[in-house]
Amino acid sequence: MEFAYLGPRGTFTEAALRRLPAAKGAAAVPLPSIPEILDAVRRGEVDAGFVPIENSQEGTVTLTVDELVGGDPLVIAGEVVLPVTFVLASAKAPAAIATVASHPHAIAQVRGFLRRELPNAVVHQALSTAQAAQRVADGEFDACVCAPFTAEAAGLPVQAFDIGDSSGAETRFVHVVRPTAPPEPSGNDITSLVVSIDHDRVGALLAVLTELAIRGINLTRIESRPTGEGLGRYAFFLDCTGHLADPRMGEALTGLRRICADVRYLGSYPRDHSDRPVPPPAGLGDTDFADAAAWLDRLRGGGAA
Ligand SMILES: O=C(O)C(=O)C[C@]1(C(=O)O)C=C[C@@H](O)C=C1
Repeated sequence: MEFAYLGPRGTFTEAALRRLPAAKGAAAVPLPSIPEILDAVRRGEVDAGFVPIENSQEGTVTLTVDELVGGDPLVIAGEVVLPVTFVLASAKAPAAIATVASHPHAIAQVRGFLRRELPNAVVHQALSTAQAAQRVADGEFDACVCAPFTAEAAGLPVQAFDIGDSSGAETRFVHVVRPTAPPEPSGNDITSLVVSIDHDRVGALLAVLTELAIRGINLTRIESRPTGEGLGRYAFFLDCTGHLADPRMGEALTGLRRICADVRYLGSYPRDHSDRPVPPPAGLGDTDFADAAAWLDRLRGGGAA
């Protein structure tokens, strides 16, 4: 079993991969970019890919979402949520730092620190925090923003710890495979979807949300991404609580299939979250649906209401 992940060694993605139960005992293959990882999965060169998809401060990792929305179909088979903390790593003291490199999402999470402490430093983008550390060690840049363990592995001294603008930052990573049946329901699952709607229809998005809401399905995330077909043309990436095998999810999916221009199923997988799912409102739980269906059967069979 081979997992491709965002490398080189020492990235947050590698640290998160070590927490993924499905990757236990698997070989981890570092690749330089998210599109290369997902293409390696599509071509069957590796069994699975592992990539960042969202973080609590900067939001969506658009490269990942756009690949899932638009590229050849892939599905998500699992997720890991990793707390992230950042350091400023450099052999130079802060006053002597003229250039800083990091992954754009890491830079975004320490913007306040850089503005305050290194207002004159030129910020450069790298493909990952570990690649930035490597380039600092090679002398290309003065400093990088990375994880404490990345600085240590690259042999770079830490000039400032915990430089993130918000404490409690987290990044979510997903385990991506070629289309296949989902893992068994765990009782706390997410189903990810991409829906395309008729943009000229008033209330089209409301109709999508209604299909979920009337079945007691909670949305944990909604993100709109341009389709590339012109201004105002967007597809919606949805994370919904529940599993493909759940009757209520099945009904919602068939409802969406009826009313949307296109629905892409992106997988059902266990949620990496200690919170229990939000319970459905009164009248919208599994037993409510089963009771109502049994009542209808009784009526149809000539029984009393
Ligand atoms: O550069 C890395 O180490 C990554 O794993 C990428 C990434 C991201 O894409 O958000 C992962 C976690 C942090 O939020 C910063 C960067």
